[in-house]
Amino acid sequence: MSLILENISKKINHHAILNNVSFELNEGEVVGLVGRNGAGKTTLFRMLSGEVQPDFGRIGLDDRDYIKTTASHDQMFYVDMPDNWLAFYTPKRIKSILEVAYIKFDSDWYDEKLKQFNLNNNSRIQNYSKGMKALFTIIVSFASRAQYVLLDEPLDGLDVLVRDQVKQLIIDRVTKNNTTVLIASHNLIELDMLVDRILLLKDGTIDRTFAIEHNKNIKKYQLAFEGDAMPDFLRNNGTIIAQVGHIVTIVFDNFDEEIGIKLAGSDFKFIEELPISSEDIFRASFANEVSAWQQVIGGEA
Ligand SMILES: Nc1ncnc2c1ncn2[C@@H]1O[C@H](COP(=O)(O)OP(=O)(O)OP(=O)(O)O)[C@@H](O)[C@H]1O
Repeated sequence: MSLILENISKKINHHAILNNVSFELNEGEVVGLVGRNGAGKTTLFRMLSGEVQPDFGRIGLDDRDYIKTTASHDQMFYVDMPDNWLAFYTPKRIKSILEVAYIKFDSDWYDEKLKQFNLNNNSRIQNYSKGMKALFTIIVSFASRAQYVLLDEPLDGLDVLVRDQVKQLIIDRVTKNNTTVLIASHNLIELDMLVDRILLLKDGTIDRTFAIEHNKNIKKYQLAFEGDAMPDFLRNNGTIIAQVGHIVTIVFDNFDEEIGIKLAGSDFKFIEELPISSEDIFRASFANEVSAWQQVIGGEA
């Protein structure tokens, strides 16, 4: 089964938030959704969960229209914590409600995980700490046994040890149940360890889809330049990640032979290729903003 978004557009208060968003999620995939603050990630999740209607476009589960086919709505699980109604109930009560709403709700697994993570079954979720709420959200999401689980910043607020357990739990559920997981996060380093690919939301649309190993034309270097001034071609072709004196760390978004030849020239004392991460690709995707910000900082110095 595939979840297909076609040309989804949404305006809020006359502002275009999403504009022709299209992508597809396949069974058993873990996909990251990244974008700057206010890019529209949560709005997209609310739309997928049926809380918000798109102005245009189609959301399909294979060839069925997901928005119109309410019988399919237990195929998707999204909790918009802490605003969600679940916050007013105890885990015990939530179980009794969701057992009706989600026909495959796995009560045994839910009880087992609540116990494993020491979450109080008789306390309202609103009285949980931030980390406990995050943990509960993940447990209830996978207990639903929905095919599609949407997680908004799932690791936010969790301590390192719990984060490791949660990552393991996500991988375990995907492996055992073939669940499809869409994760919105600003933590690209942790996303890299979890996802098969990442969707970048920029200017209201999916600007690029990337998987680290498939980005052969994006390269990161550390290099030291000769002379007093940094060669112009670096700034013109790449995103400067860091500079200390003559030593520069740079990401080239569209690395080609011409750049390779220039780097091999006499302008540089040494050059070393570094492994690329999603954070580098994210920065390179917002090269103009990064450059403007660096000029402001440079001007203030
Ligand atoms: N109910 C609302 N009323 C008015 N504007 C809204 C509403 N919901 C969202 N927006 C606007 O839509 C845009 C996208 O917001 P959204 O919360 O989807 O972004 P996001 O990518 O999840 O951001 P963040 O990474 O900061 O959580 C923002 O400009 C926000 O102000």
